[in-house]
Amino acid sequence: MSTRYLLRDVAPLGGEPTDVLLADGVIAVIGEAAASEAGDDATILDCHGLVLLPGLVDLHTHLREPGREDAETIRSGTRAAALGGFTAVHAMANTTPTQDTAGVVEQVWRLGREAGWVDVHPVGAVTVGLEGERLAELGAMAESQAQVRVFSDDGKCVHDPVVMRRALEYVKAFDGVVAQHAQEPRLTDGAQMHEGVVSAELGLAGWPAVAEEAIIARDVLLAEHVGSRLHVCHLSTAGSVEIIRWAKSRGIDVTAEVTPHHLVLTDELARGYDPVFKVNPPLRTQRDVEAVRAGLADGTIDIVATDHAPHTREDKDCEWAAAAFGMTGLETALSVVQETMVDTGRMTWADVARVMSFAPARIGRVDDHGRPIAVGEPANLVLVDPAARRTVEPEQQATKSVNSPFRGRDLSGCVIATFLRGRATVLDGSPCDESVVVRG
Ligand SMILES: NC(=O)N[C@@H](CC(=O)O)C(=O)O
Ligand SMILES: [Zn+2]
Ligand SMILES: [Zn+2]
Repeated sequence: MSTRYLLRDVAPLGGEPTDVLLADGVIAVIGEAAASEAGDDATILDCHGLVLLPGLVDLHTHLREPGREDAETIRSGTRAAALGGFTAVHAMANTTPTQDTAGVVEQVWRLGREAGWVDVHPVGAVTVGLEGERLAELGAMAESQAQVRVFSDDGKCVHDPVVMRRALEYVKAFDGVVAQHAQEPRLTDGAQMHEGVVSAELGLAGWPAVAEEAIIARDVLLAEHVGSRLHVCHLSTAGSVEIIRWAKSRGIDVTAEVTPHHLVLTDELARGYDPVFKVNPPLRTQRDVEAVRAGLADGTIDIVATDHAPHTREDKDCEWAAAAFGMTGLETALSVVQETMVDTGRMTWADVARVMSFAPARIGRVDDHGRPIAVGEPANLVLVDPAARRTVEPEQQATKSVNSPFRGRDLSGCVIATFLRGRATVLDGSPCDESVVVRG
């Protein structure tokens, strides 16, 4: 028997407070009748001051399984996702073995189901082994149980324009999308951080903005030419925002994501040579930060995606040049978006629902997430306390890795509860390990 939850005095999308009853996996009643229809066995949550959002959907998560279970497993990464308010994540393809066959994506999909924390949608590789040469079996992955719709060689760029063109053409058959890691490899050979004043001062090899912008410009034109849809991963420069704005004004079917870290952190942080700030694409300048915030606020950038990239201490606690690229993000993403976009008055909670749930679900063609908060809809939801504050302690997080760039920072906003089809995966800010295990 499934538990019923009565959310009293909750603010859907930050609007007028009301009562919401979750029963049988769906939103059963909204409004005054919720209390009377709850029955005696419902768990009552006093939600005064809390915001109710559709469960967050991450289009870009690295779960590391199979292959690097020392950094993250599907179980640990999805538990972290639930704590961050997510009900669905897209698991990136740069695993070992690569997620480039129906067999591997089905394995990831199945392990996600068994873990039970969020729905795991595997991303399929565009090319075999992410090598950029031969197309992977895109059709077989799309038709597999995992029903892959998002394809990406993330970590590597599909740099050969002919291969990119073929991929864009191919995925049209099953309404898929190519998510490009936009990085011209020849312009970033050996690059360590953003190319600019700071890299020159530190003597670290620079990664010019044009390496990202050149690929985005090429790809929006390719997408227009073949009439396909394109998604741009973790866009990071002011120029990239301009190109996407131009492409959209031309009617090109392109979408773009920004990470929480690119909304707030800059290349100045490299001055301490702490590799926790080493990431791909690199942290840029304050001007770029302003531009991506403006682009997110005006809809040029469609979504926020975490690019949660856990790495072991061995791979991160070394000198800058030897360290791996990437930072964790699932458990801090919503707070960073609140601080940079909501607390600054640039976005409403309804906008947050758009960029972290509705739009990513649509881009990934995930039908049962990113739904409106309405009677009869699946109860994939997150309850947020915007007034709460907490200090980020990576050792206390659910992710197996501690490479959070927000260590020691005081962040606003806390996830109080997460519901996956009406079942609480998080309650009182803590993971519901029993409910997940019982479900098996
Ligand atoms: N973002 C990163 O810095 N690293 C990612 C790969 C990627 O997203 O490019 C990883 O897999 O570690
Ligand atoms: Zn990437
Ligand atoms: Zn990534």
